[in-house]
Amino acid sequence: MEPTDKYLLKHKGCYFVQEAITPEYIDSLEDFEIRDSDIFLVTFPKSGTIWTQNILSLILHEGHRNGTENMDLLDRVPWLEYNVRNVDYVNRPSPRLFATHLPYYLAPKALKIKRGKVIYVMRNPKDVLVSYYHFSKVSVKLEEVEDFEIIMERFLAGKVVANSWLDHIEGWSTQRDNLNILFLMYEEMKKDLRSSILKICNFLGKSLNENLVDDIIAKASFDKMRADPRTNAENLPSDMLDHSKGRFLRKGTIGDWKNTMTVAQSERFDSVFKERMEKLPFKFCWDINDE
Ligand SMILES: Nc1ncnc2c1ncn2[C@@H]1O[C@H](COP(=O)(O)OS(=O)(=O)O)[C@@H](OP(=O)(O)O)[C@H]1O
Repeated sequence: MEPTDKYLLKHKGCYFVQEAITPEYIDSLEDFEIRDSDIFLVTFPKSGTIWTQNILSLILHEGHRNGTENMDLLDRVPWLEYNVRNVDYVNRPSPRLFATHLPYYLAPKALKIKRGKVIYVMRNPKDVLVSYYHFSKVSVKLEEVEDFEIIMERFLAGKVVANSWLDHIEGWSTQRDNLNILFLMYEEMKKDLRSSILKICNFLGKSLNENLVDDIIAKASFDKMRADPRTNAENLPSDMLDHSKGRFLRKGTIGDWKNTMTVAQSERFDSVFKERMEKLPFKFCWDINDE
């Protein structure tokens, strides 16, 4: 079953959320003006974007840490390609933070000559797929497909938002020498958030004392973020998320794919992904108990 264009817009070979974007806007992003101080959080959907958006905003803005700037995460770190709240990016103070699911080949040209910084967060693709499957029920903008097998086949064929997970990660990782880029893994963040926060601070040239790092760890925990409407996307209108069907922060763990995928589905997944995944310069973690 092919994805319908009611939900997905295909432009320049890439799938986008239909209602949140136009082809003209996508085209304009190639020449998006970048400041050296800009920070782009790049992810494939469901890889830990909102978590890292929160961490970045907490690292960089005291007002977000101490609560004096009371803003939704979506406004603190807006989406580059889905400017749903019409934020004025040009007059935004530096350092500007953006989140994006763009594949490398559609990213602003200036990023590719090392203007701005990129933080790429990846997650094992079976958990990504299962998270996407559940999220498509909550998101009004995505087609709800009850049959997991259908979503899995689309995912394997790259017929989901941001296309193929493999192409996405290969695109960004093979171009690493042309970019100021830091790669992070969801699973490493899960197992040792302090180290990941310190890696980000080091990459951004930001030094925080131990108490502040502790504070960020506490504020970025799954339970804290889930309970806060500003970080759990609960302030998004009902024409974007159907809050009665579930929460944005769903389980937040490693290996939940095993609760949805059958052994046969997992084998089918491996038969398509394994060979190319072995060539990636990253080792993925599939279970919370893996080393
Ligand atoms: N603090 C924290 N700790 C652990 N896990 C977290 C956290 N915040 C978000 N999440 C989990 O990230 C998944 C959502 O991914 P994204 O934010 O990339 O989604 S999106 O692309 O922006 O729609 C989604 O994963 P699943 O729970 O597996 O569905 C979220 O629960």
